[in-house]
Amino acid sequence: MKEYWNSLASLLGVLAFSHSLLQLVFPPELRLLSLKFLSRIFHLFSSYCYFDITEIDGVNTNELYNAVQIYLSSFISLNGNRLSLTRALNSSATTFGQSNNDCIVDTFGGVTVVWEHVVIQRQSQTFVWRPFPEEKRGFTLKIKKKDKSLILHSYLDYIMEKSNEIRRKNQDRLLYTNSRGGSLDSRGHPWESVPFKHPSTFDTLAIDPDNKREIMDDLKDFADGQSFYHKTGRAWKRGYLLYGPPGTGKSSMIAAMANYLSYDIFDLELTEVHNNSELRKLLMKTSSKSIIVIEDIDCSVNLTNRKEKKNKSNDLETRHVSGVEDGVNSTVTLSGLLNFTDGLWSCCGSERIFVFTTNHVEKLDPALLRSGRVDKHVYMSYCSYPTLKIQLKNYLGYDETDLDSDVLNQLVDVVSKAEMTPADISEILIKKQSCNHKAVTELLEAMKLRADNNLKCGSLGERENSSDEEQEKRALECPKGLILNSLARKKRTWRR
Ligand SMILES: Nc1ncnc2c1ncn2[C@@H]1O[C@H](COP(=O)(O)OP(=O)(O)OP(=O)(O)O)[C@@H](O)[C@H]1O
Ligand SMILES: [Mg+2]
Repeated sequence: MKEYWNSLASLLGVLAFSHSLLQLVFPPELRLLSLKFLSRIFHLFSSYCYFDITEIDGVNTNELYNAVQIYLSSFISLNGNRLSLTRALNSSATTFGQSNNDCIVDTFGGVTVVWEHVVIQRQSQTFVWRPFPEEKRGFTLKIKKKDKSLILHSYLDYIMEKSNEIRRKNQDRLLYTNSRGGSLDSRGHPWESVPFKHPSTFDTLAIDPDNKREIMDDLKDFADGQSFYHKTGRAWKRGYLLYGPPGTGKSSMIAAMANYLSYDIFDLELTEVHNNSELRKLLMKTSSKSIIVIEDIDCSVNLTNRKEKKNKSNDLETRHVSGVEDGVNSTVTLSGLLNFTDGLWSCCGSERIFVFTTNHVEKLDPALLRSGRVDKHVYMSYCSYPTLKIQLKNYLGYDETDLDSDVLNQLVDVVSKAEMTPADISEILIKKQSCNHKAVTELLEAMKLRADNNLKCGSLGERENSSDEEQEKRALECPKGLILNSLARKKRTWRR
């Protein structure tokens, strides 16, 4: 023990002597250089090497930094002594983070590595076109030089994969929107996100059970299809078109799809996108395992202009997608949108589902609907008896056997004539949760009334497609609500 203390004292003496020598011999400006030189020599002979993974790589966010953070947070809660805890707005998950300049040890394939979280204050910024965060954050990975090839080839890939898995399992999924209109946040993201908490699932969705099964199988095949898509040389993506009248569950279906596959949703508001290159940038910033949604696509596409122009020229570039009047700022083109969904750019990233919704499928350009862009067309229809059964079960807990046989027969008879949407039906059932019997009676009455009106005034489809004069004539003969409803539907087909 005595020997040990003696050697330590001599070592400290040597260090103190070297330090004074350094101060004496080298002027201050050379001191820094000589220290750098010594550290180089030290690293040359050291058996360790170091890798810095900074949060922002130039101007872009470094995906590897985010992945390391998620990966470390999965076991840090057990190993770490000092942790930083965060919880995003409306989130139900707590994230554990490494404290500033703290180290954590991990092992991979029998190799030990050390991670250090380095946080330094950024110097005050002179004018920059995009402000950076105030802190400069990064991880430093320390490994033995001999383990370099294993770590660089397998460990980092493993971290990327693991972090995606952890995020899907533990964290809330996210709903992204581009509502900022093209401006970037301080970390270079054009998308804003909130935790996605929509409760719709395929169990709660009232659609034809055979259709539902088919869609669920299709989604499962897609999610499990990596090797198939690779083998056949296809981009790993799938397009869905959900069309049908308002209130038939198109948006609810998207939420159910995301919940079923545990994917994030990118809700693309086309009217906020200024040009094709902005559209491309948005696409590049979407992540894998996500659903990219363009709702009410017929409302984002200026169809009148498009058709007129199409007659004059077949040039896709002249077909404008923006709702802005011809020639003024209308720089997102149909061509841009087509490339977005099935061009070379659509393949950056993988495992993504594009979903378009519309109330008016007949107004969409066939180029947008061809296979490869839209692989599956799903018609969301008015309530039928099988879908009514699902709603009665969900809202009232009723099976067929719980209904009086006479009421059941009347419901079966009237449901398709009534042309009511699942949204209409849920509005009636939601009010009467306390008395199920009353709810069924009221529903039956409403359906009969609607069926009678349809008989007198024509079905909703007929009313919507009739001319304005015909609609006015009907307005004199038919109940006010029905006509207003029909006109409102007509108006919302062109929002801007
Ligand atoms: N098929 C359905 N199954 C279960 N609930 C439904 C269904 N359709 C509609 N609903 C109910 O009606 C509400 C409106 O539905 P949703 O927003 O999904 O309709 P939509 O087809 O997207 O309408 P729009 O065309 O106006 O966007 C939902 O909150 C949901 O409660
Ligand atoms: Mg909708």
